[in-house]
Amino acid sequence: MNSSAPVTVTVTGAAGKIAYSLLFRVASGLVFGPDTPVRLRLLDVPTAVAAAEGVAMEIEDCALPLVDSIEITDEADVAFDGTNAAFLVGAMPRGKGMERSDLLSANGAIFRDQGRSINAGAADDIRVVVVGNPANTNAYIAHKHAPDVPAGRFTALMRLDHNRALSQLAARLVAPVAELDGVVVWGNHSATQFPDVSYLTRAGEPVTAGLERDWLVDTFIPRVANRGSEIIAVRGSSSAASAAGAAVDQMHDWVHGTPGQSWTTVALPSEGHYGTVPGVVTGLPCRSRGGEWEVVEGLAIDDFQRARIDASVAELVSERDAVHALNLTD
Ligand SMILES: NC(=O)C1=CN([C@@H]2O[C@H](COP(=O)(O)OP(=O)(O)OC[C@H]3O[C@@H](n4cnc5c(N)ncnc54)[C@H](O)[C@@H]3O)[C@@H](O)[C@H]2O)C=CC1
Ligand SMILES: O=C([O-])CC(=O)C(=O)O
Repeated sequence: MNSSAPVTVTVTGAAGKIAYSLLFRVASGLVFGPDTPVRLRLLDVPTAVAAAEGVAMEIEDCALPLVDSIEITDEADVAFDGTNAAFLVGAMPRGKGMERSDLLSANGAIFRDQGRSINAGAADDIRVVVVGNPANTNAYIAHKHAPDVPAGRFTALMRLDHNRALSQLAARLVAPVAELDGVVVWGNHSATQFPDVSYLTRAGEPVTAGLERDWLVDTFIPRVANRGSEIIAVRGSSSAASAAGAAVDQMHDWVHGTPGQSWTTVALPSEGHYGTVPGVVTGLPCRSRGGEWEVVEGLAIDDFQRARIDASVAELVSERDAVHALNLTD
């Protein structure tokens, strides 16, 4: 028997590839837990509503006990009314040869309008995970249009980068992923991101062998930072199931907490942490406590890290400036 009150969950881009993986995981209880029913709200554009209805029919056909209701709409105000958790996925994906920032002019207005709808109608405990690219700057736009919602309620997805880093490290060190901790991916969900192993531990002990600077600079950092492009080149379209899995991880940990002293990477509106520019939505090391993200404080930063973090934050600043030039914050 379900014991908790239902959670209202909005997924945008409901007819798209990521949502096709995400919705079934949410509906199965992987995010909010095995006792919490979900009221699903599926938002897509009018031309995709029929396809979203087909996805809803498939969710029905799974006879999942936690699905309280499914509502399909093309109106953002309806989709976000009273919502507790929003996955903002709906946006154009990039193709071969594009950078994610090339999507800003096509996708930015979506997040302006959805930020307004969240501000107008979402529940007080709203949690937002922005997936649609450029994710960090789209989260910035949505947050700017939701002045009544605390900034920390808007996050962008960098858990995929974090998971990619963990997976590459596990292979390098021949270690189970579960034994690794202390990774952070600073900056932007873009090729400038800085996957950082400076604080890496294995089974609680600092890792000293196998992470030579040459390997980090020439192989690890570019491999993780360009993994999205690599997937597009090999698969023919951008990551979908892995993106959905990372979005599940991020919302799950936000709701349920991170274990012990472990941390993960979350892109949050900066308050100037670690010398980052206030306001931009940057990847930071975070723990989840009491349903809130807390930035891990006090990590030492050396010159190499400083230069890498600053370069990626500079890109976020230029994206922020482009947002203003496109009048997307008016
Ligand atoms: N942050 C991350 O780690 C990742 C982000 N992405 C991004 O996620 C986004 C979605 O990717 P896919 O699902 O593969 O794309 P897709 O093209 O399969 O689906 C996108 C869906 O969004 C819908 N949509 C467009 N405008 C909308 C609006 N205003 N309101 C609601 N829905 C709208 C489309 O109709 C479509 O159904 C892309 O921008 C992609 O680049 C993809 C992978 C990882
Ligand atoms: O690379 C893309 O365009 C999709 C994405 O964000 C990723 O896979 O990290």
